Amino acid sequence: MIVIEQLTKKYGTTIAVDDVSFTAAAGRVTGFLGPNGAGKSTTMRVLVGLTPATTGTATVHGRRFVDLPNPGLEVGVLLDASAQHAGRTGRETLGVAAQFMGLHRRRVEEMLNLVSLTPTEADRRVRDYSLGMRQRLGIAAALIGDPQVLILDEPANGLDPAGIRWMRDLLRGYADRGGTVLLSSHLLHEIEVIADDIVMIGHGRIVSQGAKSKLLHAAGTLVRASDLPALERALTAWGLTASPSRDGALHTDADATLVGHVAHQAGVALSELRAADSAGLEDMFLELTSTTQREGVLA
Ligand SMILES: Nc1ncnc2c1ncn2[C@@H]1O[C@H](COP(=O)(O)OP(=O)(O)OP(=O)(O)O)[C@@H](O)[C@H]1O
Repeated sequence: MIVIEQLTKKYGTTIAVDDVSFTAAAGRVTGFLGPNGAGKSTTMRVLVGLTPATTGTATVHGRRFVDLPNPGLEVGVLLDASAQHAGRTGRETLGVAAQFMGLHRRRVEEMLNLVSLTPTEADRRVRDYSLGMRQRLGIAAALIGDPQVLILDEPANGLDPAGIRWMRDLLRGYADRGGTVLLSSHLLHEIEVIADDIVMIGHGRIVSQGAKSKLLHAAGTLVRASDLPALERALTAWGLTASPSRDGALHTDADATLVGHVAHQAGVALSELRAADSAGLEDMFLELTSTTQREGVLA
């Protein structure tokens, strides 16, 4: 389990991370979602001891990363796939990691198989790897010590659609076996398909967090009708929210049954009625993050 408590990180006058608290639980994939510059990487860097916190704490299984005697056996980390030693081959990279952690050499071959790097690719120097191959190698290095916790910063960067599907299945299986996964992304869709829990961050502050299913539920209902303005008035009169969505439908916080009832009472025929699902989550993401971004710019 990862616990971040009241974490703040300042660089001079820039507040990169502002009083952030959340947990990533065992057996679940926690998606850390936010636009560029929101503070995801900084939070992760503090978590793995690469940057000191200004205030607050970040722990893995109750301990700070720097206090773990052999961290690679407990926490797998992939922060920047391009930071690997360019002059080493993929096999050498994993060999060094295995040696460092006191692991048997066969783990190298197991990991190469796991991430589908062929023998020829494994003997190529990392400088000649594509970004996708570097991500695979980085995931192999993160997993080589068979840790119970994985921390991955934008792991899908550079992966093609098949690679993204592969990584999703890998992380799903890992969490289903009881592992803790914290992964960041600035792409909602990526997080939406893989995460059980979502932590949204904007301008260094948490703007929303919770189980994905709850956040999706909170996304409300989309409805189209013969007379949308009349339905909007009726919903508002019931004390419900109702606002035009980007694609010309009406978005409301009421559930589908209630919308049907209100429409019936108002004599409005419905032509579409469905959970707002990802579109609603996207609206929420854009709205929440743009608000905090704007506040940041004005501050
Ligand atoms: N070493 C540093 N010195 C000064 N400012 C920094 C430093 N590292 C990060 N920042 C600032 O902190 C803020 C958060 O950056 P961070 O890299 O954590 O965001 P992010 O959410 O990971 O973004 P991205 O999706 O672009 O990677 C940004 O305003 C960034 O410019």
